[in-house]
Amino acid sequence: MAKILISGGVPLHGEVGISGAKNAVLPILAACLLADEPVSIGNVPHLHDVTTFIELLGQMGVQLVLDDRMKMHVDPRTTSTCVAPYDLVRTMRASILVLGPLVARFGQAEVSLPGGCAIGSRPVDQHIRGLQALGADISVENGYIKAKARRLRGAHIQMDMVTVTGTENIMMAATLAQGTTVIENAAQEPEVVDLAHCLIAMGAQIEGAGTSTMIIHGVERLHGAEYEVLPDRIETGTFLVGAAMTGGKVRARHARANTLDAVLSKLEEAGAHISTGDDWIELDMGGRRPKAVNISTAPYPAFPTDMQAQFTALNCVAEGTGVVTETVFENRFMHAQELQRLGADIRLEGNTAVVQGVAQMSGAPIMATDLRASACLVLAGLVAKGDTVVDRVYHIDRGYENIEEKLGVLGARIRRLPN
Ligand SMILES: CC(=O)N[C@H]1[C@@H](OP(=O)(O)OP(=O)(O)OC[C@H]2O[C@@H](n3ccc(=O)[nH]c3=O)[C@H](O)[C@@H]2O)O[C@H](CO)[C@@H](O)[C@@H]1O
Ligand SMILES: C=C(OP(=O)(O)O)C(=O)O
Repeated sequence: MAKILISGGVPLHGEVGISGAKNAVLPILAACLLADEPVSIGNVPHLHDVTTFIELLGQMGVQLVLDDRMKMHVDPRTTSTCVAPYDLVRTMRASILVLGPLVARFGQAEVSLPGGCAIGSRPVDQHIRGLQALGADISVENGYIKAKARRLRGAHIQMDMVTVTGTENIMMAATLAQGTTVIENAAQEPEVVDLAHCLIAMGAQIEGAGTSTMIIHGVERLHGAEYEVLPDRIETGTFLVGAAMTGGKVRARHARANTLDAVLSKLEEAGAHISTGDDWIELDMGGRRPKAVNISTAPYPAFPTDMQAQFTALNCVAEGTGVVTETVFENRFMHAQELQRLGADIRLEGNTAVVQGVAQMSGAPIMATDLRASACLVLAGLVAKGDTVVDRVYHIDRGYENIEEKLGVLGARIRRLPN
């Protein structure tokens, strides 16, 4: 298994280009199933999850071609099967996103239950309940969600909790339903809005994206479109935290500050000077040690759970004590134990980590357990004295494009060790 070796102690300096958002491109690829013409998607990040999604759609008969400008041309007209098999779904939960489009467009779907994962149990009851409200006949048999419908009908759906992919699945299905669907307690994440904008470009009628009430007027068909994926706010935040932890100065290009309000205000509280433009964000730490910050994760626009691990790492080397509360997933502190191996002072109390900053961590072999945990361990390696080797970095390749190259350009001493 590939590992990443980091020799800590160099402040990050320079410019880094931000890739397209993983959590936007995956639902957008799923949405292509709804169209009866080819869709072209720009700013597609080169990520393992994207490769898996391409493989999944390819198995269904969809034709996908990536051109030399990293534009993905998706032709759904050749779709021949509506099955998402276990061997692909288990490696990437986002595969559940094909459920709504398949049942809406083809009247049937068989999607493996994604099951739990390292960060929590992550049930999909809200997806199923929402699609049932739209008239789909759904059963769970032999580990598969089997859905059937003639034509879906609009419905008033009150979500029990805010769910990102749940909102996306129901929104996509509702675009081709007969009549109007209202989703209450909808997720407001920028990636949900990006998906809505892509669907609108394909001819969907959607109001209220980015608010907690979405209204979708069903249409007869969705057509082809060209769409550019939103920059990744979590990748952006990860590089900015790296600059803050190392006392450096980094400008993230192709980044959207307006998707990162909660994160940027916490970085300012940690002592960073932040400036922003239309498509860039610059963080200057001026060689200072960060101050510890308290954070509590919650759905957008509050502080994102996908940045929790990175801020836990920041608190490990900050001045003072930071209290980190995770309210979205029940098991998202597996990085704590690995950070302790680097000398971090972390006390876990239920869904809270009390982090007392230490003046210096020291390098050690550590193990990544999930995507953002692996990013946080790499960040910790940037400030730990000596060498840190992060094992199981396949997790990081799910969601970060060339992370070691991008950090290398910023001055980090980092390299991938072969298997
Ligand atoms: C591909 C993608 O976009 N992934 C993101 C998405 O995951 P994902 O969409 O899977 O996360 P959700 O927003 O659905 O999960 C939020 C909470 O709701 C619970 N829940 C969800 C659905 C359901 O039917 N029943 C239920 O109980 C989950 O277990 C969790 O506790 O949003 C998460 C929360 O911002 C992010 O961490 C993930 O990066
Ligand atoms: C949890 C994440 O992704 P996924 O929902 O794809 O597991 C993430 O991006 O941090």
